[in-house]
Amino acid sequence: MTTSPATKLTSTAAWKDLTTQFELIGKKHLRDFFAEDASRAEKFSVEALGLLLDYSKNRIDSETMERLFALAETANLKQHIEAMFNGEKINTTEDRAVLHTALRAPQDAVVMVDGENVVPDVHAVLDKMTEFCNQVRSGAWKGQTGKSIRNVVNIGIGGSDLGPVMAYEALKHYSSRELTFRYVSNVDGTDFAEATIDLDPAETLFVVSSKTFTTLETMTNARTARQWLLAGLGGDSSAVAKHFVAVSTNAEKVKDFGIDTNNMFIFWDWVGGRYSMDSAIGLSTMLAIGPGHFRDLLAGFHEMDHHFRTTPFEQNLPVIMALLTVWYVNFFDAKTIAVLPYDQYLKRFPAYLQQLTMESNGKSTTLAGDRVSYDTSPIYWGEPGTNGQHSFYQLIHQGTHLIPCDFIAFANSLNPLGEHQDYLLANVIAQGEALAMGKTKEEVEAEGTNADLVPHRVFEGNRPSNTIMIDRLTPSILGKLIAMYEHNVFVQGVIWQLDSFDQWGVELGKVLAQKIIPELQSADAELAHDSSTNQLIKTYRKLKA
Ligand SMILES: O=P(O)(O)OC[C@H]1O[C@H](O)[C@H](O)[C@@H](O)[C@@H]1O
Repeated sequence: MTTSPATKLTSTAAWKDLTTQFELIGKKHLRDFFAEDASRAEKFSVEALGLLLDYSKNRIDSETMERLFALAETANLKQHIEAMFNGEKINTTEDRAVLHTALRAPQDAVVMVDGENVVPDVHAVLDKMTEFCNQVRSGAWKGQTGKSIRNVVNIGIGGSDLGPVMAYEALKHYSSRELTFRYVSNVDGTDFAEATIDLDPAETLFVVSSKTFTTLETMTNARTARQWLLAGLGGDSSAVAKHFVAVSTNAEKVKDFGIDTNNMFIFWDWVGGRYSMDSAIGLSTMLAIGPGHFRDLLAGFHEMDHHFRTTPFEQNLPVIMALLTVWYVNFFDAKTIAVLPYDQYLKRFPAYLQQLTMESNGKSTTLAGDRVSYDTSPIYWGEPGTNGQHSFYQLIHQGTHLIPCDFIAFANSLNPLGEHQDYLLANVIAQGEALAMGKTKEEVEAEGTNADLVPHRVFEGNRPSNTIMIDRLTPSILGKLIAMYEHNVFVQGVIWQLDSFDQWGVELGKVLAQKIIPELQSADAELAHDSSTNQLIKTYRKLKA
Protein backbone atom coordinates (compact mmCIF):
# COMPACT_ATOMS: atom_id res chain seq x y z
CA MET A 1 0.00 0.00 0.00
CA THR A 2 0.99 3.61 -0.41
CA THR A 3 0.71 4.57 3.22
CA SER A 4 4.05 3.55 4.66
CA PRO A 5 5.38 6.33 6.86
CA ALA A 6 7.08 9.09 4.98
CA THR A 7 10.50 10.40 5.79
CA LYS A 8 11.12 11.53 9.32
CA LEU A 9 8.42 14.09 10.02
CA THR A 10 10.69 16.86 11.22
CA SER A 11 12.93 16.57 8.15
CA THR A 12 10.14 17.21 5.65
CA ALA A 13 10.01 20.48 3.77
CA ALA A 14 6.45 20.99 5.04
CA TRP A 15 7.63 20.81 8.64
CA LYS A 16 10.47 23.23 7.97
CA ASP A 17 8.05 25.63 6.31
CA LEU A 18 5.88 25.51 9.39
CA THR A 19 8.88 26.21 11.59
CA THR A 20 9.58 29.31 9.51
CA GLN A 21 5.94 30.25 9.67
CA PHE A 22 5.99 29.96 13.44
CA GLU A 23 8.99 32.28 13.60
CA LEU A 24 7.06 34.77 11.48
CA ILE A 25 3.69 34.80 13.22
CA GLY A 26 4.05 32.76 16.39
CA LYS A 27 4.01 35.84 18.59
CA LYS A 28 1.52 37.90 16.62
CA HIS A 29 -1.55 38.84 18.66
CA LEU A 30 -5.06 37.80 17.72
CA ARG A 31 -6.06 41.44 18.23
CA ASP A 32 -3.79 42.34 15.32
CA PHE A 33 -4.95 39.45 13.15
CA PHE A 34 -8.54 40.63 13.56
CA ALA A 35 -7.74 44.32 13.19
CA GLU A 36 -5.98 43.69 9.88
CA ASP A 37 -8.72 41.70 8.20
CA ALA A 38 -12.40 42.47 8.53
CA SER A 39 -13.32 39.21 6.84
CA ARG A 40 -11.24 37.01 9.14
CA ALA A 41 -14.17 35.22 10.78
CA GLU A 42 -15.64 34.33 7.41
CA LYS A 43 -12.27 33.27 6.04
CA PHE A 44 -11.54 30.89 8.87
CA SER A 45 -14.93 29.24 9.33
CA VAL A 46 -16.50 26.17 7.81
CA GLU A 47 -20.17 25.39 7.87
CA ALA A 48 -21.02 21.79 7.14
CA LEU A 49 -23.63 19.22 8.16
CA GLY A 50 -25.34 21.70 10.47
CA LEU A 51 -22.14 22.59 12.35
CA LEU A 52 -20.38 25.92 12.18
CA LEU A 53 -16.70 25.63 13.02
CA ASP A 54 -15.33 29.11 13.64
CA TYR A 55 -11.58 28.68 13.90
CA SER A 56 -10.72 32.32 13.32
CA LYS A 57 -9.62 32.80 16.94
CA ASN A 58 -6.55 30.69 16.27
CA ARG A 59 -3.02 32.03 15.85
CA ILE A 60 -2.94 31.44 12.12
CA ASP A 61 -3.08 33.29 8.83
CA SER A 62 -3.84 31.96 5.34
CA GLU A 63 -0.21 31.06 4.82
CA THR A 64 -0.22 28.98 8.03
CA MET A 65 -3.24 27.03 6.91
CA GLU A 66 -1.72 26.45 3.47
CA ARG A 67 1.40 25.08 5.11
CA LEU A 68 -0.59 22.88 7.44
CA PHE A 69 -2.53 21.50 4.47
CA ALA A 70 0.81 20.92 2.74
CA LEU A 71 1.91 18.94 5.78
CA ALA A 72 -1.19 16.77 5.41
CA GLU A 73 -0.30 16.20 1.75
CA THR A 74 3.27 15.32 2.66
CA ALA A 75 1.91 12.77 5.14
CA ASN A 76 -0.18 11.19 2.35
CA LEU A 77 -3.30 11.84 4.39
CA LYS A 78 -5.66 11.19 1.51
CA GLN A 79 -4.20 7.72 0.96
CA HIS A 80 -4.32 6.97 4.67
CA ILE A 81 -8.00 7.94 4.77
CA GLU A 82 -8.74 5.63 1.85
CA ALA A 83 -6.73 2.83 3.45
CA MET A 84 -8.84 3.08 6.61
CA PHE A 85 -12.20 3.21 4.81
CA ASN A 86 -11.17 0.36 2.50
CA GLY A 87 -10.41 -2.00 5.36
CA GLU A 88 -6.63 -2.19 4.94
CA LYS A 89 -4.90 -3.48 8.05
CA ILE A 90 -3.67 -0.09 9.20
CA ASN A 91 -3.53 -1.21 12.84
CA THR A 92 -0.24 -2.86 12.04
CA THR A 93 0.88 -3.81 15.55
CA GLU A 94 -2.28 -5.91 15.91
CA ASP A 95 -2.59 -6.75 12.20
CA ARG A 96 -6.17 -5.50 12.09
CA ALA A 97 -8.38 -3.40 9.88
CA VAL A 98 -9.91 -0.28 11.44
CA LEU A 99 -13.49 -0.12 10.34
CA HIS A 100 -15.68 1.71 12.83
CA THR A 101 -16.89 3.56 9.73
CA ALA A 102 -18.45 0.28 8.50
CA LEU A 103 -20.65 0.23 11.62
CA ARG A 104 -22.60 3.16 10.26
CA ALA A 105 -22.40 2.38 6.56
CA PRO A 106 -25.75 2.18 4.77
CA GLN A 107 -27.16 -1.24 3.99
CA ASP A 108 -26.10 -1.16 0.34
CA ALA A 109 -22.49 -0.20 1.03
CA VAL A 110 -19.71 -2.71 0.44
CA VAL A 111 -16.77 -2.87 2.83
CA MET A 112 -14.46 -5.81 2.32
CA VAL A 113 -12.41 -7.41 5.09
CA ASP A 114 -10.38 -10.47 4.17
CA GLY A 115 -12.42 -10.94 1.02
CA GLU A 116 -15.81 -10.61 2.71
CA ASN A 117 -18.34 -7.77 2.71
CA VAL A 118 -18.97 -6.97 6.38
CA VAL A 119 -21.92 -4.61 5.89
CA PRO A 120 -24.62 -7.33 5.86
CA ASP A 121 -23.25 -8.65 9.19
CA VAL A 122 -23.35 -5.15 10.67
CA HIS A 123 -26.99 -4.75 9.67
CA ALA A 124 -27.92 -8.22 10.88
CA VAL A 125 -26.66 -7.31 14.36
CA LEU A 126 -28.47 -3.97 14.21
CA ASP A 127 -31.68 -5.82 13.34
CA LYS A 128 -31.19 -8.26 16.20
CA MET A 129 -30.56 -5.34 18.59
CA THR A 130 -33.69 -3.62 17.28
CA GLU A 131 -35.84 -6.67 17.88
CA PHE A 132 -34.49 -7.14 21.38
CA CYS A 133 -34.88 -3.46 22.27
CA ASN A 134 -38.45 -3.44 21.02
CA GLN A 135 -39.23 -6.42 23.24
CA VAL A 136 -37.69 -4.87 26.34
CA ARG A 137 -39.08 -1.39 25.73
CA SER A 138 -42.60 -2.71 25.08
CA GLY A 139 -42.53 -4.86 28.22
CA ALA A 140 -42.82 -8.06 26.19
CA TRP A 141 -39.46 -9.35 27.45
CA LYS A 142 -40.19 -10.92 30.82
CA GLY A 143 -37.85 -11.64 33.68
CA GLN A 144 -37.79 -14.86 35.68
CA THR A 145 -40.88 -14.00 37.74
CA GLY A 146 -42.90 -12.78 34.76
CA LYS A 147 -42.32 -9.09 35.41
CA SER A 148 -41.19 -6.73 32.63
CA ILE A 149 -37.77 -5.09 32.71
CA ARG A 150 -37.61 -1.66 34.30
CA ASN A 151 -33.89 -1.37 35.00
CA VAL A 152 -30.94 -1.79 32.66
CA VAL A 153 -27.43 -2.07 34.10
CA ASN A 154 -24.55 -1.89 31.64
CA ILE A 155 -21.42 -3.57 32.99
CA GLY A 156 -18.30 -2.61 31.08
CA ILE A 157 -15.20 -0.43 31.30
CA GLY A 158 -13.13 1.77 28.98
CA GLY A 159 -14.68 1.73 25.53
CA SER A 160 -17.40 -0.59 26.77
CA ASP A 161 -18.52 2.03 29.29
CA LEU A 162 -17.45 5.57 28.40
CA GLY A 163 -19.28 5.69 25.06
CA PRO A 164 -22.52 4.19 26.41
CA VAL A 165 -22.49 6.47 29.48
CA MET A 166 -21.71 9.55 27.44
CA ALA A 167 -24.40 8.75 24.85
CA TYR A 168 -26.99 7.98 27.53
CA GLU A 169 -26.34 11.31 29.24
CA ALA A 170 -26.11 13.22 25.95
CA LEU A 171 -29.38 11.82 24.61
CA LYS A 172 -31.34 11.60 27.85
CA HIS A 173 -33.87 14.02 26.39
CA TYR A 174 -34.75 11.34 23.82
CA SER A 175 -34.72 8.43 26.26
CA SER A 176 -37.53 6.39 27.73
CA ARG A 177 -38.25 7.62 31.24
CA GLU A 178 -39.99 4.32 32.02
CA LEU A 179 -36.62 2.59 32.24
CA THR A 180 -33.83 3.27 34.72
CA PHE A 181 -30.25 3.06 33.40
CA ARG A 182 -27.16 2.43 35.49
CA TYR A 183 -23.53 1.95 34.45
CA VAL A 184 -21.08 -0.13 36.46
CA SER A 185 -17.42 0.02 35.46
CA ASN A 186 -15.09 0.19 38.44
CA VAL A 187 -13.81 -2.95 40.14
CA ASP A 188 -14.30 -1.00 43.36
CA GLY A 189 -17.30 -2.85 44.83
CA THR A 190 -18.90 0.46 45.69
CA ASP A 191 -19.74 1.01 42.05
CA PHE A 192 -21.83 -2.14 41.81
CA ALA A 193 -23.32 -1.76 45.29
CA GLU A 194 -24.51 1.80 44.73
CA ALA A 195 -25.75 1.11 41.20
CA THR A 196 -28.01 -1.72 42.34
CA ILE A 197 -28.93 -0.57 45.86
CA ASP A 198 -32.51 0.36 44.98
CA LEU A 199 -33.14 -2.10 42.13
CA ASP A 200 -35.45 -5.11 42.15
CA PRO A 201 -33.63 -8.10 40.59
CA ALA A 202 -36.92 -9.34 39.12
CA GLU A 203 -37.07 -6.20 36.94
CA THR A 204 -33.36 -5.82 36.17
CA LEU A 205 -31.48 -6.64 32.98
CA PHE A 206 -27.68 -6.74 32.91
CA VAL A 207 -25.88 -5.94 29.68
CA VAL A 208 -22.37 -7.32 30.06
CA SER A 209 -20.29 -5.37 27.54
CA SER A 210 -16.74 -6.40 26.83
CA LYS A 211 -14.95 -6.73 23.52
CA THR A 212 -12.64 -9.42 24.89
CA PHE A 213 -14.84 -10.78 27.70
CA THR A 214 -11.70 -11.19 29.77
CA THR A 215 -11.38 -7.76 31.39
CA LEU A 216 -10.85 -8.12 35.14
CA GLU A 217 -13.22 -5.35 36.18
CA THR A 218 -16.07 -6.38 33.91
CA MET A 219 -15.82 -10.10 34.64
CA THR A 220 -15.68 -9.43 38.39
CA ASN A 221 -18.71 -7.14 38.25
CA ALA A 222 -20.58 -9.60 36.01
CA ARG A 223 -19.99 -12.46 38.48
CA THR A 224 -21.16 -10.25 41.34
CA ALA A 225 -24.23 -9.31 39.30
CA ARG A 226 -25.06 -12.96 38.74
CA GLN A 227 -24.79 -13.67 42.47
CA TRP A 228 -26.90 -10.61 43.28
CA LEU A 229 -29.55 -11.69 40.80
CA LEU A 230 -29.69 -15.30 41.90
CA ALA A 231 -29.70 -14.33 45.58
CA GLY A 232 -32.66 -12.07 44.89
CA LEU A 233 -34.59 -14.58 42.79
CA GLY A 234 -34.26 -17.75 44.83
CA GLY A 235 -31.12 -19.22 43.31
CA ASP A 236 -32.49 -20.85 40.13
CA SER A 237 -29.74 -20.35 37.55
CA SER A 238 -32.24 -20.46 34.69
CA ALA A 239 -32.89 -16.79 35.61
CA VAL A 240 -29.57 -15.82 34.02
CA ALA A 241 -30.97 -16.31 30.50
CA LYS A 242 -33.77 -13.78 31.16
CA HIS A 243 -31.69 -11.18 32.98
CA PHE A 244 -28.32 -11.24 31.24
CA VAL A 245 -27.27 -10.37 27.72
CA ALA A 246 -23.72 -10.05 26.47
CA VAL A 247 -22.04 -7.79 23.94
CA SER A 248 -18.69 -9.11 22.79
CA THR A 249 -16.46 -10.35 20.00
CA ASN A 250 -15.71 -13.50 22.00
CA ALA A 251 -18.56 -16.04 21.80
CA GLU A 252 -16.57 -18.74 23.56
CA LYS A 253 -15.94 -16.70 26.67
CA VAL A 254 -19.56 -15.59 26.74
CA LYS A 255 -20.62 -19.23 26.71
CA ASP A 256 -18.08 -20.08 29.42
CA PHE A 257 -19.58 -17.36 31.58
CA GLY A 258 -22.98 -19.00 31.26
CA ILE A 259 -24.74 -16.52 29.01
CA ASP A 260 -26.76 -18.14 26.23
CA THR A 261 -25.17 -17.12 22.92
CA ASN A 262 -28.71 -16.39 21.65
CA ASN A 263 -28.56 -13.52 24.09
CA MET A 264 -25.29 -12.31 22.64
CA PHE A 265 -24.76 -9.35 20.32
CA ILE A 266 -21.53 -9.52 18.44
CA PHE A 267 -19.04 -7.14 16.98
CA TRP A 268 -15.66 -7.66 15.38
CA ASP A 269 -11.95 -7.27 15.99
CA TRP A 270 -11.83 -4.46 13.43
CA VAL A 271 -13.77 -2.25 15.89
CA GLY A 272 -11.46 -0.70 18.49
CA GLY A 273 -12.89 -0.49 22.02
CA ARG A 274 -12.80 3.31 22.03
CA TYR A 275 -14.49 3.34 18.60
CA SER A 276 -17.24 0.88 19.54
CA MET A 277 -20.13 2.87 20.94
CA ASP A 278 -21.96 2.62 17.62
CA SER A 279 -21.52 -1.17 17.48
CA ALA A 280 -23.54 -3.58 19.64
CA ILE A 281 -21.73 -1.89 22.56
CA GLY A 282 -24.44 0.73 21.99
CA LEU A 283 -27.14 -1.74 23.07
CA SER A 284 -27.85 0.18 26.28
CA THR A 285 -28.00 3.37 24.22
CA MET A 286 -30.53 1.79 21.88
CA LEU A 287 -32.54 0.53 24.84
CA ALA A 288 -32.63 4.07 26.21
CA ILE A 289 -33.39 6.10 23.09
CA GLY A 290 -35.06 3.44 20.94
CA PRO A 291 -34.00 1.92 17.60
CA GLY A 292 -35.19 4.88 15.51
CA HIS A 293 -33.09 7.43 17.38
CA PHE A 294 -30.15 5.00 17.41
CA ARG A 295 -30.33 4.80 13.61
CA ASP A 296 -30.41 8.62 13.47
CA LEU A 297 -27.25 8.62 15.57
CA LEU A 298 -25.59 6.22 13.12
CA ALA A 299 -26.74 8.30 10.18
CA GLY A 300 -25.07 11.34 11.76
CA PHE A 301 -21.82 9.40 12.16
CA HIS A 302 -22.05 8.33 8.53
CA GLU A 303 -22.60 11.86 7.26
CA MET A 304 -19.41 12.96 9.01
CA ASP A 305 -17.55 9.93 7.62
CA HIS A 306 -18.63 10.95 4.14
CA HIS A 307 -17.64 14.56 4.75
CA PHE A 308 -14.22 13.46 6.03
CA ARG A 309 -13.60 11.14 3.13
CA THR A 310 -14.74 13.38 0.30
CA THR A 311 -14.27 17.03 1.31
CA PRO A 312 -11.12 18.92 0.29
CA PHE A 313 -8.87 19.48 3.30
CA GLU A 314 -9.54 23.25 3.19
CA GLN A 315 -13.20 22.64 4.07
CA ASN A 316 -12.80 19.43 6.04
CA LEU A 317 -13.83 19.80 9.69
CA PRO A 318 -11.79 16.96 11.25
CA VAL A 319 -8.74 17.77 9.12
CA ILE A 320 -8.75 21.45 10.09
CA MET A 321 -9.18 20.65 13.79
CA ALA A 322 -6.39 18.07 13.73
CA LEU A 323 -3.93 20.33 11.91
CA LEU A 324 -4.57 23.14 14.38
CA THR A 325 -3.80 20.70 17.18
CA VAL A 326 -0.54 19.73 15.51
CA TRP A 327 0.27 23.44 15.10
CA TYR A 328 -0.15 24.12 18.83
CA VAL A 329 1.40 20.91 20.14
CA ASN A 330 4.47 20.90 17.94
CA PHE A 331 5.15 24.58 17.42
CA PHE A 332 3.67 26.37 20.45
CA ASP A 333 4.51 23.53 22.84
CA ALA A 334 0.89 23.29 24.04
CA LYS A 335 0.47 20.32 26.35
CA THR A 336 -3.27 20.22 26.80
CA ILE A 337 -6.53 20.95 25.02
CA ALA A 338 -9.70 21.84 26.86
CA VAL A 339 -13.03 20.70 25.44
CA LEU A 340 -15.77 22.83 26.90
CA PRO A 341 -19.32 21.90 25.91
CA TYR A 342 -21.91 24.50 26.86
CA ASP A 343 -24.61 21.90 27.27
CA GLN A 344 -25.32 19.98 30.44
CA TYR A 345 -26.24 16.88 28.46
CA LEU A 346 -22.64 16.69 27.21
CA LYS A 347 -21.21 16.51 30.70
CA ARG A 348 -19.48 13.17 30.01
CA PHE A 349 -18.24 14.18 26.56
CA PRO A 350 -14.78 15.30 27.79
CA ALA A 351 -14.30 12.01 29.71
CA TYR A 352 -15.30 10.06 26.60
CA LEU A 353 -12.83 12.08 24.52
CA GLN A 354 -10.04 11.35 26.96
CA GLN A 355 -9.99 7.68 26.01
CA LEU A 356 -10.56 8.41 22.34
CA THR A 357 -7.72 10.90 22.07
CA MET A 358 -5.15 9.78 24.62
CA GLU A 359 -5.45 6.01 24.22
CA SER A 360 -5.16 6.56 20.47
CA ASN A 361 -2.26 8.98 20.23
CA GLY A 362 -0.59 8.89 23.66
CA LYS A 363 2.41 7.15 22.16
CA SER A 364 6.09 7.76 21.55
CA THR A 365 6.95 5.09 18.99
CA THR A 366 6.30 5.59 15.28
CA LEU A 367 4.86 2.95 12.97
CA ALA A 368 8.43 2.29 11.87
CA GLY A 369 9.36 1.49 15.47
CA ASP A 370 11.40 4.62 16.14
CA ARG A 371 11.21 6.93 19.15
CA VAL A 372 9.46 10.12 18.08
CA SER A 373 11.46 13.34 18.23
CA TYR A 374 8.37 15.53 18.70
CA ASP A 375 5.40 15.66 21.04
CA THR A 376 2.31 13.59 20.27
CA SER A 377 -1.17 13.63 21.84
CA PRO A 378 -1.96 16.55 24.05
CA ILE A 379 -3.86 15.92 27.28
CA TYR A 380 -7.58 16.41 26.71
CA TRP A 381 -9.76 17.55 29.54
CA GLY A 382 -12.81 19.68 30.22
CA GLU A 383 -16.10 20.26 31.94
CA PRO A 384 -19.34 21.73 30.76
CA GLY A 385 -19.77 25.48 30.73
CA THR A 386 -20.61 27.58 32.51
CA ASN A 387 -19.46 25.49 35.51
CA GLY A 388 -15.79 25.47 34.51
CA GLN A 389 -15.78 29.27 34.33
CA HIS A 390 -16.10 29.35 38.10
CA SER A 391 -13.15 27.08 38.71
CA PHE A 392 -10.28 26.42 36.28
CA TYR A 393 -10.87 29.12 33.66
CA GLN A 394 -8.70 31.42 35.79
CA LEU A 395 -5.69 29.40 34.62
CA ILE A 396 -6.79 29.39 30.99
CA HIS A 397 -7.12 33.20 31.05
CA GLN A 398 -4.12 34.22 33.13
CA GLY A 399 -1.99 31.13 33.81
CA THR A 400 1.37 30.34 32.25
CA HIS A 401 0.15 27.53 29.97
CA LEU A 402 -1.23 27.96 26.48
CA ILE A 403 -4.42 25.91 26.39
CA PRO A 404 -6.30 25.84 23.09
CA CYS A 405 -10.02 25.42 23.80
CA ASP A 406 -12.85 23.82 21.85
CA PHE A 407 -16.11 25.47 22.78
CA ILE A 408 -19.23 23.55 21.75
CA ALA A 409 -22.49 25.48 21.84
CA PHE A 410 -26.10 24.92 20.84
CA ALA A 411 -28.37 27.78 19.87
CA ASN A 412 -31.50 26.04 21.11
CA SER A 413 -31.92 24.33 24.41
CA LEU A 414 -33.84 21.07 24.66
CA ASN A 415 -35.22 22.51 27.88
CA PRO A 416 -36.02 26.14 27.11
CA LEU A 417 -36.49 27.98 30.38
CA GLY A 418 -36.87 31.73 30.58
CA GLU A 419 -33.65 33.47 29.59
CA HIS A 420 -31.30 30.62 30.51
CA GLN A 421 -30.16 29.95 26.95
CA ASP A 422 -29.30 33.59 26.22
CA TYR A 423 -27.20 33.67 29.38
CA LEU A 424 -25.51 30.39 28.48
CA LEU A 425 -24.68 31.48 24.94
CA ALA A 426 -23.59 34.95 26.02
CA ASN A 427 -21.08 33.25 28.28
CA VAL A 428 -19.60 30.89 25.72
CA ILE A 429 -19.27 33.68 23.17
CA ALA A 430 -17.76 36.00 25.79
CA GLN A 431 -15.17 33.42 26.84
CA GLY A 432 -13.82 33.05 23.32
CA GLU A 433 -13.66 36.82 22.94
CA ALA A 434 -11.98 37.35 26.31
CA LEU A 435 -9.38 34.65 25.65
CA ALA A 436 -8.52 36.05 22.23
CA MET A 437 -8.61 39.77 22.87
CA GLY A 438 -7.66 39.98 26.52
CA LYS A 439 -7.56 43.34 28.24
CA THR A 440 -4.57 45.65 27.93
CA LYS A 441 -2.82 47.62 30.64
CA GLU A 442 -4.18 50.80 29.09
CA GLU A 443 -7.72 49.50 29.17
CA VAL A 444 -7.37 48.48 32.81
CA GLU A 445 -5.88 51.87 33.73
CA ALA A 446 -8.61 53.70 31.86
CA GLU A 447 -11.11 52.10 34.22
CA GLY A 448 -9.44 53.91 37.12
CA THR A 449 -7.92 50.76 38.62
CA ASN A 450 -5.40 51.32 41.45
CA ALA A 451 -1.87 51.16 40.05
CA ASP A 452 -0.82 48.23 42.26
CA LEU A 453 -3.76 46.18 41.00
CA VAL A 454 -3.24 46.89 37.32
CA PRO A 455 -0.84 43.98 36.60
CA HIS A 456 -3.27 41.57 38.25
CA ARG A 457 -6.16 42.74 36.17
CA VAL A 458 -4.47 42.65 32.79
CA PHE A 459 -5.41 39.81 30.44
CA GLU A 460 -2.69 39.09 27.89
CA GLY A 461 -5.21 37.49 25.56
CA ASN A 462 -3.94 35.79 22.42
CA ARG A 463 -5.29 32.49 23.75
CA PRO A 464 -6.71 30.41 20.94
CA SER A 465 -10.06 28.68 20.66
CA ASN A 466 -12.40 26.98 18.22
CA THR A 467 -16.11 27.52 18.56
CA ILE A 468 -18.49 24.94 17.19
CA MET A 469 -22.01 26.26 17.01
CA ILE A 470 -24.98 24.04 16.27
CA ASP A 471 -28.75 24.47 16.18
CA ARG A 472 -29.66 21.86 18.79
CA LEU A 473 -28.45 18.57 20.23
CA THR A 474 -30.02 15.62 18.40
CA PRO A 475 -28.94 11.99 18.00
CA SER A 476 -27.71 12.80 14.48
CA ILE A 477 -25.69 15.80 15.70
CA LEU A 478 -24.12 13.71 18.46
CA GLY A 479 -23.04 11.17 15.83
CA LYS A 480 -21.50 13.94 13.75
CA LEU A 481 -19.66 15.44 16.72
CA ILE A 482 -18.20 12.11 17.81
CA ALA A 483 -17.15 11.15 14.27
CA MET A 484 -15.56 14.58 13.89
CA TYR A 485 -13.33 13.93 16.92
CA GLU A 486 -12.65 10.32 15.84
CA HIS A 487 -11.33 11.52 12.50
CA ASN A 488 -9.54 14.46 14.10
CA VAL A 489 -7.63 11.91 16.20
CA PHE A 490 -6.96 9.81 13.10
CA VAL A 491 -5.44 12.75 11.24
CA GLN A 492 -3.23 13.63 14.21
CA GLY A 493 -2.00 10.02 14.27
CA VAL A 494 -1.23 10.07 10.54
CA ILE A 495 0.83 13.26 10.87
CA TRP A 496 2.69 11.89 13.90
CA GLN A 497 3.19 8.51 12.12
CA LEU A 498 1.59 6.52 14.94
CA ASP A 499 -0.56 3.42 15.13
CA SER A 500 -3.58 5.18 16.65
CA PHE A 501 -5.46 1.91 17.11
CA ASP A 502 -3.41 -0.18 19.51
CA GLN A 503 -3.03 0.37 23.28
CA TRP A 504 0.01 -1.53 24.46
CA GLY A 505 0.51 1.07 27.16
CA VAL A 506 -2.32 -0.34 29.26
CA GLU A 507 -0.83 -3.83 29.48
CA LEU A 508 2.02 -3.59 31.97
CA GLY A 509 -0.08 -2.40 34.89
CA LYS A 510 -2.65 -5.14 34.24
CA VAL A 511 0.02 -7.86 34.26
CA LEU A 512 1.61 -6.57 37.46
CA ALA A 513 -1.81 -6.38 39.16
CA GLN A 514 -2.36 -10.07 38.37
CA LYS A 515 0.92 -10.84 40.10
CA ILE A 516 0.09 -8.69 43.12
CA ILE A 517 -3.43 -10.10 43.71
CA PRO A 518 -2.20 -13.38 45.25
CA GLU A 519 0.46 -11.49 47.17
CA LEU A 520 -2.24 -9.40 48.82
CA GLN A 521 -4.30 -12.48 49.56
CA SER A 522 -1.46 -14.36 51.23
CA ALA A 523 -0.16 -13.25 54.63
CA ASP A 524 3.41 -14.34 54.06
CA ALA A 525 4.18 -14.86 50.35
CA GLU A 526 7.68 -13.62 49.72
CA LEU A 527 7.92 -10.27 47.97
CA ALA A 528 10.52 -9.41 45.37
CA HIS A 529 9.44 -5.98 44.17
CA ASP A 530 11.22 -2.71 44.78
CA SER A 531 11.16 -1.58 48.41
CA SER A 532 8.31 0.88 47.91
CA THR A 533 6.05 -1.70 46.25
CA ASN A 534 6.94 -4.26 48.95
CA GLN A 535 6.12 -1.74 51.67
CA LEU A 536 2.72 -0.94 50.17
CA ILE A 537 1.82 -4.63 49.91
CA LYS A 538 2.86 -5.24 53.53
CA THR A 539 0.95 -2.22 54.75
CA TYR A 540 -2.18 -3.38 52.93
CA ARG A 541 -1.83 -6.84 54.49
CA LYS A 542 -1.59 -5.24 57.94
CA LEU A 543 -4.51 -2.85 57.47
CA LYS A 544 -6.79 -5.31 55.71
CA ALA A 545 -9.60 -6.41 58.00
O1 LIG B 1 -14.24 -4.20 26.12
P1 LIG B 1 -13.14 -4.83 26.88
O2 LIG B 1 -12.45 -5.93 26.14
O3 LIG B 1 -13.62 -5.29 28.24
O4 LIG B 1 -12.03 -3.74 27.14
C1 LIG B 1 -12.28 -2.60 27.88
C2 LIG B 1 -11.13 -1.61 27.82
O5 LIG B 1 -10.02 -2.15 28.48
C3 LIG B 1 -8.72 -2.13 27.95
O6 LIG B 1 -7.82 -2.05 29.02
C4 LIG B 1 -8.40 -1.10 26.91
O7 LIG B 1 -7.44 -0.18 27.36
C5 LIG B 1 -9.58 -0.33 26.40
O8 LIG B 1 -9.30 0.10 25.09
C6 LIG B 1 -10.84 -1.15 26.41
O9 LIG B 1 -11.90 -0.37 25.92
